[in-house]
Amino acid sequence: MAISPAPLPADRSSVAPYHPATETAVLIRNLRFCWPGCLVPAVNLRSLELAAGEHLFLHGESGAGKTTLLNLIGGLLLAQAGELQLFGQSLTHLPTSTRDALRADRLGFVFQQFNLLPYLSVLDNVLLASRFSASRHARCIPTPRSEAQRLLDTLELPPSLAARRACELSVGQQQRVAAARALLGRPSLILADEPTSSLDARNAAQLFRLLLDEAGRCGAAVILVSHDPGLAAGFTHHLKLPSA
Ligand SMILES: Nc1ncnc2c1ncn2[C@@H]1O[C@H](COP(=O)(O)OP(=O)(O)OP(=O)(O)O)[C@@H](O)[C@H]1O
Repeated sequence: MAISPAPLPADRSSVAPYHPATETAVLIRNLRFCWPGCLVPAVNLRSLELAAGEHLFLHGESGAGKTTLLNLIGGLLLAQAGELQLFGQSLTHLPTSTRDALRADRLGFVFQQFNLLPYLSVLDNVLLASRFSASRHARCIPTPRSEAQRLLDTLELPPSLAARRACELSVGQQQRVAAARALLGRPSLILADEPTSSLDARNAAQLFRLLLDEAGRCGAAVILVSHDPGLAAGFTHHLKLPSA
């Protein structure tokens, strides 16, 4: 991670090839986002640079803009000013369809509210990540189903739960399913918004370790939001957003 200015590559209009060892995963310059009707920006970030495979702990008080920043980085929101690049591509200038394709191919999200489809099975929820992206599907070796099962196993979800509907799981179990879905198909960037908030300290530390181990295994960069200072020690990079 660096905060020194760097020259910006030219915009491209399609998803670029994947060069995991050399890429800058996230590059931000003077990013500013205001919610409609608000005069005070929810995000006002001068500079951030995260290289491929680096892990960033993002913290700050409630309302500091952590979730908003993750949604900007994930291309779910667009900033009014500044530059935000993912893997050398300027999100601001990409057509919506290309932005959506980039997100499906290369990003794994663990949302604060999990965003599981309640009436789909656990396994089908995890497989969703491979259904919207051919390259993500192809990176599941040998098959998406076996890879989904491996991830659920790694995240210590009992195999007997794979066929259950997501809405029949405990909140902590749903959190593990959301993590497995984010990791399926070797994403190059994982955005995790308080992924362990519903767990007790022991289970939080365990899920957190498994998530980072697995991200390391596929070389993914990680940005994790948490209020838990005990988790920060596992990260080499830290960013505290100031209160608005
Ligand atoms: N959908 C929205 N519409 C308008 N304002 C919003 C919306 N979502 C968030 N905000 C505002 O943006 C600011 C930042 O919110 P955000 O959720 O990003 O903070 P946070 O740091 O993630 O907080 P927390 O730690 O409580 O989850 C807050 O002032 C919040 O009220």
